Amino acid sequence: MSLPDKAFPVSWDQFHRDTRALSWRLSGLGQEFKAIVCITRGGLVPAAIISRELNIRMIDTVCIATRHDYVNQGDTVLLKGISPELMENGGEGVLVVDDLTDTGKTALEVRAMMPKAHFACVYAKPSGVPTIDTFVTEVSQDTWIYFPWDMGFTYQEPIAKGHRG
Ligand SMILES: O=P(O)(O)OC[C@H]1O[C@H](OP(=O)(O)OP(=O)(O)O)[C@H](O)[C@@H]1O
Ligand code: HPA
Ligand SMILES: [Mg+2]
Repeated sequence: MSLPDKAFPVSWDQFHRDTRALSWRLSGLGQEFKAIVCITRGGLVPAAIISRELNIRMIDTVCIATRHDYVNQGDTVLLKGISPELMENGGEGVLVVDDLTDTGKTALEVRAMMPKAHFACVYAKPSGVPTIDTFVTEVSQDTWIYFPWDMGFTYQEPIAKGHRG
């Protein structure tokens, strides 16, 4: 899989701030959410922060793995579904959380399970924006977001020498 040209590295501090901003936006909706369903694995981190900010203590997961092998590029496998009681009434009152929406494929798959749930992501790319309800920061489609849990602390090339970040 080839990565997009532009890089958007996110630190733990920035991710925490952006997820707090998402929590503020969600609290401004004036809606009481009865549960969070986080889309693993990326949704686990913002779900913990939003759960604390909005005092939502019922947390479930939907476990989806994207296959990145050459033949099945982009195919997804559902490893664990959502608790049946949360899916009642189309998932009304449920908050679905993920770190980002890119093509929108993952969000659409979960929407098919809970069409009335509210979908929130910290980051969004243009193709994914119509598939969710609330997000904080939009980046262009040709940008790759580097999350803090995927990164280490390493030397950076100067911009003049071809640095990408
Ligand atoms: O909008 P899409 O094109 O579907 O892409 C967005 C999804 O891709 C990433 O998850 P990924 O499947 O890479 O797995 P992970 O969360 O387990 O790291 C990200 O966490 C979103 O869930
Ligand atoms: O931009 C991205 N960053 C990290 N994981 C991803 N999965 C889809 N798009 C991205
Ligand atoms: Mg994910």
